[in-house]
Amino acid sequence: MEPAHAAAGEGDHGEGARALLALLQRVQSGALRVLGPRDFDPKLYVDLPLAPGADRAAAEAAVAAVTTRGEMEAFLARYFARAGSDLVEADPPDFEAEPRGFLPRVASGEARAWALQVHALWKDLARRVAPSVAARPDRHTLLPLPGRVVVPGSRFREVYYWDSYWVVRGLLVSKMYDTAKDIVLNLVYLVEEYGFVLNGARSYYTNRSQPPLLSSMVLELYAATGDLGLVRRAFPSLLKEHSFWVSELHNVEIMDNHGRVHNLSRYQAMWNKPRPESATIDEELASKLNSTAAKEKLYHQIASAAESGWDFSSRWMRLDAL
Ligand SMILES: OC[C@H]1O[C@H](O[C@H]2O[C@H](CO)[C@@H](O)[C@H](O)[C@H]2O)[C@H](O)[C@@H](O)[C@@H]1O
Repeated sequence: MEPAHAAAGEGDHGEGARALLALLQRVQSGALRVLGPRDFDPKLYVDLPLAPGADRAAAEAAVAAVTTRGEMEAFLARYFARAGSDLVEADPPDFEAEPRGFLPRVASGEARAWALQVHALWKDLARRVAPSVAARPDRHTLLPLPGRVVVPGSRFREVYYWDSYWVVRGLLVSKMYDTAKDIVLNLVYLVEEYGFVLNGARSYYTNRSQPPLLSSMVLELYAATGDLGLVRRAFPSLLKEHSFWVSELHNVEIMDNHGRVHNLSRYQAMWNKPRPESATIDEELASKLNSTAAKEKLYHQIASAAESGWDFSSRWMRLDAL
């Protein structure tokens, strides 16, 4: 299944972005073969930007010849920049080391010190997408965004949809209204570009969304600031996003005990292949199945679970299976 927005959302650079992702998935499986499964993170490889001046076609030709750890290290150093280097650190101008009206309300000294540490994380996690991403989208899986971003951190080097809800709530407590507004406007931009908010701001996340919390973010921001201009700006995108979630793709009819039919929305990714950021893991899992149809069904269900945002943790396991 192709993403519904296909060519339209990806604009002129869609072909180049797809070719880069295909190359990075070859690098990913090559790295697993050469480096082995210990501490292997498949997402690292699909996050690599092409190095300045490096030629994608040359990298495609070179990857097949890599057979040793040393060759892999040399190959990566020659053709790719560091994962995450296409985001630049950006101190949020509305950050204050001790925001007014926030800490005095926390009674315990220990809790106050901890709250201050959490507040200080905004400086660590705030970024901007480097201008090179919009200039050459065919060299990055990272997608351009207009405003400042806050990333989850560690291996998650990009904006995520539902994480942004709690980020916005936290920023409002920290009185960082401008940064919170930038985050909401980035998500509005994604709706304008793709018709829905992507799971995350990477080209490999265009096949699914995450729990739809954009309207709640706009509401929280409006309640804190009274910014009606933001509501007006976001409103068409909120309607567009609502249409996406109630469309045939997500709609499911449920009949209650009284025979009344209700229309609900379910998570349903537009994808039946391995998730690129976890392809080696998904392929290993699917290798236990015999038919292409069964594999495609599994891949679709994995991606749909990821759309729910609740992927994959021990909360879904039977206690006696742990
Ligand atoms: O904090 C970011 C997100 O992290 C998890 O999911 C993400 O990573 C998965 C694998 O790397 C990917 O398949 C999924 O689509 C991503 O959203 C977490 O499960 C999410 O809840 C969280 O938003």
